[in-house]
Amino acid sequence: MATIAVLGAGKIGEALLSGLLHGGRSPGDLLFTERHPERAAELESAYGVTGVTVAEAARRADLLVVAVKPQDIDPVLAELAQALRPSSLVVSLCAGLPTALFERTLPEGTPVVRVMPNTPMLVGEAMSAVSPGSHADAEHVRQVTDLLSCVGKVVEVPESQQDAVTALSGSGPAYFFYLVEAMIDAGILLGLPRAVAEQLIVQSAVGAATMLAEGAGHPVLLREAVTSPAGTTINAIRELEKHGVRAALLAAIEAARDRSVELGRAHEDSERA
Ligand SMILES: NC(=O)C1=CN([C@@H]2O[C@H](COP(=O)(O)OP(=O)(O)OC[C@H]3O[C@@H](n4cnc5c(N)ncnc54)[C@H](O)[C@@H]3O)[C@@H](O)[C@H]2O)C=CC1
Ligand SMILES: O=C(O)[C@@H]1CCC=N1
Repeated sequence: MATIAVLGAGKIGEALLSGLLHGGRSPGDLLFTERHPERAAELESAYGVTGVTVAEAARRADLLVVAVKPQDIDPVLAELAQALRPSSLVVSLCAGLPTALFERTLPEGTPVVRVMPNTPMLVGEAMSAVSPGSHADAEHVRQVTDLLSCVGKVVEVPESQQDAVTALSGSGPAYFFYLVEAMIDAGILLGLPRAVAEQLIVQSAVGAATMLAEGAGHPVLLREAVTSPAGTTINAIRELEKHGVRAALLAAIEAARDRSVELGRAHEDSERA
């Protein structure tokens, strides 16, 4: 079985480690790197996976998943460039960073696959989009798709769409959590106990998501089915429209896309400086 190293075991790195273990990978096939020793000790005891340096991960792993913040990429790439084996596959989960950045820094010909996952990976329900860099072939994409299929669904998109994907599904869970939080607040406003409001809204979210995932119908039709003539729902919809919620979502997701583009450009600027 191939050895997989997760470089940067924060929120998404830990979700991946945990998901791969749940998906049947053995702890002996996994490595991780973490710059904070207390965090490394915590992960070793929680998952039985070994923490190593980036250089050791580069020497031992067949597939290396980079999961540090985009702003922390430089030292990781510098260490990888020194020790990477010629046959290794590098997978980046970093928002905004193009595969070309990795290809410029890593040994000539290193295959790189860019991925945008999301945190529902923790519960095996990630949505991940994969894009091959210029030295990655269909077999590399297949390897990464197989890996991520253990922790959710996977689509392949051209790299030119990754900033949009980042804004939509990478950040997407945050928008749903934000809505849920606001709807629970509405329950409090209406005088419900918090625990009851939480249960009502979380189960409504689970039910609505299950209907969508099971193909119960187009979202417009599903919403129409809840919206009775002269009923309650249409009053709420009128308020949502009056407050420009649809336009706010379009603008919000566009702003997230712009930030993803900016993260890639900021890196190019710092390379030139
Ligand atoms: N959090 C999310 O929902 C998503 C995050 N991403 C991407 O995943 C990457 C990680 O994000 P998070 O997990 O949220 O960040 P995080 O800050 O929780 O985790 C990053 C981890 O990398 C470690 N690290 C940094 N430099 C290191 C080094 N030189 N050696 C070893 N460890 C090092 C940090 O100590 C930290 O634990 C980012 O590039 C982000 O754009 C992608 C999709 C979703
Ligand atoms: O907010 C961020 O930058 C990361 C990337 C996508 C989700 N979280």
